[in-house]
Amino acid sequence: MQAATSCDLKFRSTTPTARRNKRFSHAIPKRVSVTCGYRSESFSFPNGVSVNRADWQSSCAILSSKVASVENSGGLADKIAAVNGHTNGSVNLGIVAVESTNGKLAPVPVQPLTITDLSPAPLHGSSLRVAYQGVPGAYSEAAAGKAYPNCDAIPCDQFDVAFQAVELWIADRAVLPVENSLGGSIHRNYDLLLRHRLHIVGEVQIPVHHCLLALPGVRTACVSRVISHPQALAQTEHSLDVLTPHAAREAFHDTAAAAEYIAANNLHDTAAVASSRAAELYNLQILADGIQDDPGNVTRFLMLAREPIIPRTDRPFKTSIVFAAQEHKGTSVLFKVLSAFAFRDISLTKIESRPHHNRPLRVVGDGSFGTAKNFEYMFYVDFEASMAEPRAQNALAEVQEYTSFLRVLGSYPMDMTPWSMTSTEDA
Ligand SMILES: O=C(O)C(=O)C[C@]1(C(=O)O)C=C[C@@H](O)C=C1
Repeated sequence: MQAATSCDLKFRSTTPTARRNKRFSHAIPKRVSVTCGYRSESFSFPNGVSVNRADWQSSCAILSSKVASVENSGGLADKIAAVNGHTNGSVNLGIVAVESTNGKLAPVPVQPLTITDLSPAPLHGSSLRVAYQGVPGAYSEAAAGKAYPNCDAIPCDQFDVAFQAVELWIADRAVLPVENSLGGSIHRNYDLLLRHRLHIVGEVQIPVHHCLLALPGVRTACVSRVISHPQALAQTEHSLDVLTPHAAREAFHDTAAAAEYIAANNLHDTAAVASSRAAELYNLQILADGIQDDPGNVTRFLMLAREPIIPRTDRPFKTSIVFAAQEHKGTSVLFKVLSAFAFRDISLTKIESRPHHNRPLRVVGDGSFGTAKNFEYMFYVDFEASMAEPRAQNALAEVQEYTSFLRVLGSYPMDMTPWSMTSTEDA
């Protein structure tokens, strides 16, 4: 087996776009090893994933057609280049194709990646490909644009798919939400951080400015159902009590998908909580603007990559770790770990606990009163120091003494952009 850095692949033409692009030239990232001459039927990846050649080829076709529709949509992209109510020239908004119906141009949403699309694909061109969960108009797309200006934002239908897109080299980075100032932690992504091997290389915070959207002509009083991402519903709970007190609330994959669903199904009794950019993309009217319960509603996103960045000391850095206490040591370990940081004057910015999936229960007691069943946890801690600083290294050396498991998820620059409650662009 020999490592290759570039090759030409012919692939099955499954779509008109793919047929147009019959020959597909791409660079294969160095760490991917490919059997030369294409005699072998499978490809191996650093994580041990072996991929059948037919799968690779058909997935190239699927992804190529997605990318081609992205590339063809420049005109409309200019018109819709507003994120969360503000013009945003930094996101590559080539994410909505344009179809002509009766001489009129109408936006056709590009399908997000699904788990079945996940086979290795090459890097395209020079712009960074950034996976996010949701469809165009989601806040996560705005976060991807803030984190990586001029990136190609790749919509994924689930968080897990975004992780895998990076692991399989379909995307170069993922940008995923981890916490919101009103709704709290997005637990799923904490669990996925542990399950996958990606590194945190940065963070971005996005002011989230929600609108209530409906089909043109629909009045707020006629809305009997409000759909959105559970976090968005939680962030607008009190506003919705006032605006639509009798409407049922239903969870949706993401805010923009809820808006898209209303438009696609011509639902006159349903409204969505989503961004003003989603209103523009899916031709909905804004019934109410700024309906987040706190005007300073902010969501924090992590930037994830296959490789860690080198920690520095010339600007404020944050480090994220996850650990499990040594068995039978109980919660006193948490106190000891926190003191390791306190003694070194290192501030913690976040602590989160999740079930210890390998060891969820600890049975204690000598039997005289029965047995107590205590839950075991994984603790996630963010602290304000760079791993390049001796005090951080010493703190972690001490933490290691009390823990059965310790992983540094990443040491990365803090988002220090000036505070602005209303503008995604200025944030
Ligand atoms: O649904 C979206 O638009 C998302 O980007 C997801 C998400 C989240 O998961 O918290 C991101 C930001 C807002 O807090 C609401 C929803």
